[in-house]
Amino acid sequence: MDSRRALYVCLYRIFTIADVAYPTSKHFPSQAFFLVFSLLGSYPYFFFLRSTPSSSSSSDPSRRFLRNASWGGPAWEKRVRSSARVRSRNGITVLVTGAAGFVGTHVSAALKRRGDGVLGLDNFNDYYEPTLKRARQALLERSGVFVVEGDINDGALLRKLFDVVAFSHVMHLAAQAGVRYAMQNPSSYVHSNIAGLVNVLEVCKSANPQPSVVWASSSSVYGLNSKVPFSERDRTDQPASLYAATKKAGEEIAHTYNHIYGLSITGLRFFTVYGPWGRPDMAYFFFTKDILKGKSISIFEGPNHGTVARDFTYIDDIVKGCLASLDTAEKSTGSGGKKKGPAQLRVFNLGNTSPVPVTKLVSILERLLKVKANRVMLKMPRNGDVQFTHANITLAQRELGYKPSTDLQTGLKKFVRWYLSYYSSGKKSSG
Ligand SMILES: O=C(O)[C@H]1O[C@H](OP(=O)(O)OP(=O)(O)OC[C@H]2O[C@@H](n3ccc(=O)[nH]c3=O)[C@H](O)[C@@H]2O)[C@H](O)[C@@H](O)[C@H]1O
Repeated sequence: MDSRRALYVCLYRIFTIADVAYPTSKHFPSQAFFLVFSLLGSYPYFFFLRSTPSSSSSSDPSRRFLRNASWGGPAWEKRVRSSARVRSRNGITVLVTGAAGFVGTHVSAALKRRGDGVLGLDNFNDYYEPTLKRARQALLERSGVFVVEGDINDGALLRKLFDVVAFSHVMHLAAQAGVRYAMQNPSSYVHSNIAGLVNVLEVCKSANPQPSVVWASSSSVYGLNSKVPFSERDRTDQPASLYAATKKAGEEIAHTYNHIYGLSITGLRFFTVYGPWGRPDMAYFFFTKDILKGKSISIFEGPNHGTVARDFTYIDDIVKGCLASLDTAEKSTGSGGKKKGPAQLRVFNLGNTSPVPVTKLVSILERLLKVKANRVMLKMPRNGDVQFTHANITLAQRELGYKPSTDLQTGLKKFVRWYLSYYSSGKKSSG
């Protein structure tokens, strides 16, 4: 919103407030004008606050954005409406946050393909190469998904989106990801995974009708839990990283909004998701880049050369789990910001149930790339990593019909094919 529009909106609000505060008062005009002139007196401050673009005014100061986003206006609203229009019988209308992210792009495209209404939201921050996010955005645009540029902390923007479209569902995937980066930039995790989540839930709880919410938690909430495979009933009170702690906090925050406001909420604990259009900060991605460049890669090992392994899960399986979660989500029960009855609250593991050592991941990449890796074995640094993850998916299988079907070899083959074609176009750099 530009500053002039913000001023008009504020003036309108002041008059509305004055109208409510002094509905029958004969002093109303003078009191209202007093309020207006007080406001004008503070205009320089107000201007400073509002003249920053919507995406960065509420953004994390430690994060850079590529360009200043603006939103609003009839043409913008038309694009929003058109993107969110349902094109199939019984289709749903979904706001996907983090739509230019890895999982967000795949989920948005899959929803659009089956005729659901989809609107994306993303702040295009520079945690990893923004050109990749722009390329994903272009992909979505071609399939009819508009990705609004803005931050989940921008309450005015979120409310505006709900004014324009009555979303039946919110797929909340915007987050600060990455386990190890939390030691470098802790505030970005608080900003996105806690403040951002609360903002999204605040807007959802006030919306009429309230949407059902599905959001991305993480396998990292199991932290130091050593009972395998990890079941949703296992303890999650020993996070090993700040990232994990913010995701765990998110699960508790979800409980609160479900309890007080009747929001239907489903949290998905993703297990190391990989695949085409993936995240360059993840090991399988930067190992590929470094192996091709002939650079050495560090492979972590546990105490006494113990194996480090992950339950790597292919993106298409995760997308199926996300769509099944949306389809089985019950309606929220609140209205007017008030709970009317108990609402659904769920948490599911979405993993592959087949942990693979990181050394094996590297061997598969070597075969697919036809290049020998320059391996450096390193004792796992104390950086938030855990040694082992393994999902028990019985619950997701029963409730969502979730059945992962892609093994690591098959999934990495698809990733490598995409990687080589994406970065061989000459225009993109893998950094
Ligand atoms: O399931 C999750 O909830 C999380 O999954 C992902 O975290 P991780 O499982 O840690 O994935 P990733 O970083 O690819 O490391 C993979 C393996 O390589 C090892 N690893 C890593 C770096 C390195 O230099 N060497 C190395 O051996 C490392 O020790 C590990 O064993 C997401 O990033 C995170 O956002 C979250 O969604």
